[in-house]
Amino acid sequence: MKILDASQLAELDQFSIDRQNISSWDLMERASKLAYLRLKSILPTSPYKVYILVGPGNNGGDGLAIANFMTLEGVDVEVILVNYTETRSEDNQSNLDRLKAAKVKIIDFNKASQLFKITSEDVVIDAIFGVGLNRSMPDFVQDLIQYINSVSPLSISIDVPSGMFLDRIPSANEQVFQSDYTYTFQTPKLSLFLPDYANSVGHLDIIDIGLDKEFLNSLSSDLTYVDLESAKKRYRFRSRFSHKGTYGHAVLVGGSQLMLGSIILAAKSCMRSGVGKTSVMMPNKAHLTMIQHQPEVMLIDNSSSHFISYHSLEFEPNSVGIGVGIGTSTEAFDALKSWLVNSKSPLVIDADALNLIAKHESLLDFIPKKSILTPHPGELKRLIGAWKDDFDKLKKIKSFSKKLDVIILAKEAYSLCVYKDQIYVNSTGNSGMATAGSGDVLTGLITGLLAQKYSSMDPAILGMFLHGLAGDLALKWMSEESLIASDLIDQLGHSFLKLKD
Ligand SMILES: NC(=O)C1=CN([C@@H]2O[C@H](COP(=O)(O)OP(=O)(O)OC[C@H]3O[C@@H](n4cnc5c(N)ncnc54)[C@H](O)[C@@H]3O)[C@@H](O)[C@H]2O)[C@@H](O)CC1
Ligand SMILES: [K+]
Repeated sequence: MKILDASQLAELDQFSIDRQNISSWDLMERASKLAYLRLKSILPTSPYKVYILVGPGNNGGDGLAIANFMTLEGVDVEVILVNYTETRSEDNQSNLDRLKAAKVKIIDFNKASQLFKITSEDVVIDAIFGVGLNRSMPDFVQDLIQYINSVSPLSISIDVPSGMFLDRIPSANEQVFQSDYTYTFQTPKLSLFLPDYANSVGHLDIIDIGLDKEFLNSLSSDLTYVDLESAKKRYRFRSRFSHKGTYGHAVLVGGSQLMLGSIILAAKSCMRSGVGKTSVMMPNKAHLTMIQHQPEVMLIDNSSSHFISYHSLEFEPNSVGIGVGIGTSTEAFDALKSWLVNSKSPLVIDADALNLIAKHESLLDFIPKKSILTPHPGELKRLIGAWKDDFDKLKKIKSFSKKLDVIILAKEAYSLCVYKDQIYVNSTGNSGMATAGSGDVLTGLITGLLAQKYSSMDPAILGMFLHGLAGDLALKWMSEESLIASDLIDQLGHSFLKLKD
């Protein structure tokens, strides 16, 4: 699904209104009705009061329309008009007139207003600003948002949390509404996925309000949200007449004296990726353990019993995944350098291989073009340097990707797969995946997909999607707390099945 900017969103709204021969009021009514239906499912069962904070634009119009639906169902609603400008949009005004006629309680809130009494038992719907926010909010709106955040009622933002910008991170003294739920319309917005906005979004729902799909797809954007539909498009069905040679031979290089589990996890995951064959090069002393865990794996002799080593292979692997558990010793550095210099296979580079590259910049020159690098935030910082905020981070990732001609998969709550200017944001995954070994599973999976000749960014994009989905599927049987990396491997088969539904 494409991620659009504010002007494209407005264009899409207008095109849909024209194509469907409806009014902007009809579209607002449709969007608000759908948001209201979601809202109903999360409202408290005990009696509650709803405050709806309404700006004068179309986001406020949505809030007023929701107030109407709630009033019709007998909910105790109070509308707070947050008057940051005198000019009210046409649909906002019509909605306001309708509510006034229905005698709904409406109060005006402006610069001179006192903060009112909201309790943590109340429900607050935030429709102050939507995607139209384009400059710093007036102080009295900032104060209002700060006050509500401090009270912490059940909070729902319509389209985006007020105070969120689509193209920048707020400065330290700018407020952003902190929601428990955000109902965003039609297409997700990039800021909703950025860690700098983590406290503001809560549970995210993307509501399809029936805007024109054909036009949406025709808009050009470097940003894509990788949902099930976009993952399915990348998935390749297997042929009945295939054999193991069809699906490639992956080699995993990893492990060191005290870090052998990581390479075992990566190998197990690689085996579940659909790859034809998996060979592992790891310290020799752990060979038996490896085979006991995964007898399908083949072993490559390694000259050191404590560290990884390099020697040329009798075959050309279709992919090599290097780095998990290798440590940052001199032996690991020498071996990594040789692998980078000599390997003719596409590479997946992870973990300590990235740390070694960050520490010894001379290695940068040897990274083969189109390699897939999978750093977690710490490794990323060591590679590209510290960033000011998430937009700055994206800029830095892009320029690193351009400079080295590599694909960066930045592991985050919403992982980002970046190649040059293109950014793919992952939709799957959960906090249970913040657990040791989760990244090793991802490396194994991507190396396996890469060996199957999935082209360009697809192994990284599909890998991150399937990996996150495995984590989500595991939560059907267990809690985030108890999820461990091995559970992800167990769920990979179910993840793949979802691509064939
Ligand atoms: N066009 C449509 O028919 C639809 C629009 N929808 C809603 O419309 C929203 C966008 O509406 P708007 O474009 O009216 O924008 P907003 O309602 O987000 O903002 C209102 C206006 O405030 C002004 N403004 C921006 N920053 C300001 C600041 N710091 N101080 C004072 N004024 C400021 C801008 O002129 C902006 O247009 C979406 O987020 C969504 O909620 C939905 O109802 C779906 C359908
Ligand atoms: K809002």
